[in-house]
Amino acid sequence: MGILEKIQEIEKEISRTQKNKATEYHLGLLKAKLARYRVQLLEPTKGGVKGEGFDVMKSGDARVALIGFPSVGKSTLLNKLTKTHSEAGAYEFTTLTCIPGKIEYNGANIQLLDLPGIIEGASQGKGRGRQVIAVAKTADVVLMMLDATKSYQQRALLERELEAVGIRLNRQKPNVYFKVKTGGGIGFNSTVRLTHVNAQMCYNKIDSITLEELDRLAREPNTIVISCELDLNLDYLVEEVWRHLNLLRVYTKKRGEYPDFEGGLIVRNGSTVEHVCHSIHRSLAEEFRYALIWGTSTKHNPQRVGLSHVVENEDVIQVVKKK
Ligand SMILES: Nc1nc2c(ncn2[C@@H]2O[C@H](COP(=O)(O)OP(=O)(O)OP(=O)(O)O)[C@@H](O)[C@H]2O)c(=O)[nH]1
Ligand SMILES: [K+]
Ligand SMILES: [Mg+2]
Repeated sequence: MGILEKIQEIEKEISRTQKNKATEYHLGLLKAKLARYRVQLLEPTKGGVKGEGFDVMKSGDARVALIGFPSVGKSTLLNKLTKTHSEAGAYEFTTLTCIPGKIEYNGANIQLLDLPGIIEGASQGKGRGRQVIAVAKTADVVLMMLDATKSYQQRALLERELEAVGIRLNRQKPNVYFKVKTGGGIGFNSTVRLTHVNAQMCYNKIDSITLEELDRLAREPNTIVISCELDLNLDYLVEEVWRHLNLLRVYTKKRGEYPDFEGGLIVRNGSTVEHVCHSIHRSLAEEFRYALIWGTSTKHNPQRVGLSHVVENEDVIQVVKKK
């Protein structure tokens, strides 16, 4: 049995046990055991011992990970934004594993991952740093969470910890170049593959600070201020996450029919017709002859294009297969 399972067993036993004089001693032992396991869990894993409970299947159109020091409100946020429940509590390291939830937004499914709190030195493997960071690196956007009531140094500490492992605040616009097309309009291409994971900063618990402090935090660059408790600014947070994810929606259409504006496919910015084909059906690209596109990515409507054509938001695409 892994540590996580052992912890769950003990927690179950504690909740089953009635609290009274006769069980007091037994409960005390159980709690001590629980504390020992929690500490064990926080120690970096030594050779051979696998990290437990951190393999979460990717699902949906994009993945967002919550990272922050303990008790900043990561789990509370997951509970607010998704239908999943993750235990939240006023004590550190309430969350011991990775818990996925789902946000439905603009027709896309975004997987939101709650993670254990990290500690200083996480980038060197302190606590469960390595496992948490490994998961964060699989995310399309990392939401760096801070507690607005804590000291101002927290931000620099967290940024430094994550920057050391290639998770950086999105300070610039994505690196794209623009070229004016001959027929007017602007085409764009991503010039470099981003090698780092995009992150966004968010201060929680703004219900517990003064207006002056709030004003100061809100003016920090690349920052969103929220309160899970009072439901402040959560809509805006999701909007901003969406913007950072850089997703597009394209619509498919069958010959002689209207486009399916209800459905639509969510693809990444910079996706080609080939990517679109893959998200429709695994083998579609092999049967592909050409595609017709109506939208801003083409000069004429419709225009016949090949697999390498880069689509744009709201394009309508009709795939013509080989006979
Ligand atoms: N005042 C205030 N308290 C909050 C807010 N959001 C969360 N909390 C409280 O902060 C404490 C920690 O919340 P959690 O959601 O467990 O924090 P966490 O970051 O998941 O913590 P760990 O899993 O232990 O790392 C709880 O007591 C919450 O009720 C908020 O917006 N305002
Ligand atoms: K907590
Ligand atoms: Mg938590």
